[in-house]
Amino acid sequence: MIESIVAVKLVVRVPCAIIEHDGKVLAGQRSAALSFPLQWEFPGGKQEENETDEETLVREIREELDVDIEIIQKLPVTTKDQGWREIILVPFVCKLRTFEMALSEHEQIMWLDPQDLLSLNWTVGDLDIIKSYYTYLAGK
Ligand SMILES: Nc1nc2c([nH]c(=O)n2[C@@H]2O[C@H](COP(=O)(O)OP(=O)(O)OP(=O)(O)O)[C@@H](O)[C@H]2O)c(=O)[nH]1
Repeated sequence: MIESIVAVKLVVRVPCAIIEHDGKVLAGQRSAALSFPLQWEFPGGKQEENETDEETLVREIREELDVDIEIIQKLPVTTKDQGWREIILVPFVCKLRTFEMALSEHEQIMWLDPQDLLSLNWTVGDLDIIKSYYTYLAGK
């Protein structure tokens, strides 16, 4: 008899936004009530069926921050294994098209100088994103 174990893993695609404004970058602190409570992330969220990465991102940023963004540049995708699921983070450098923010999910936001980003306690996948962002800035 041939026995086999088939591991099924959920794969979640999460576009997220590195929003630049006046030389600063926006970081969002996750709510105390969510997974990875009070850790910092680039706003964004899970892709829904039939959405492009860009459509997901524009929708999520409207939902979470009530602003419109313009997407400037896609950065390299990074993958995080959370055991029972794999998170595919798809980062985009963006700028604001509207400026009045209203938070609906985050505990708080902060605008940081790019060189200060690593002072926060980021969710695990975001350190790769910050590294890619520094490479992007160095090549500008
Ligand atoms: N938006 C966003 N999510 C991130 C980042 N880094 C990272 O690991 N994630 C993970 O990707 C998932 C995005 O889910 P979400 O923002 O749509 O919703 P959620 O917290 O309710 O999800 P969850 O409860 O399933 O973890 C979360 O598990 C989050 O921890 C990031 O920079 N931005």
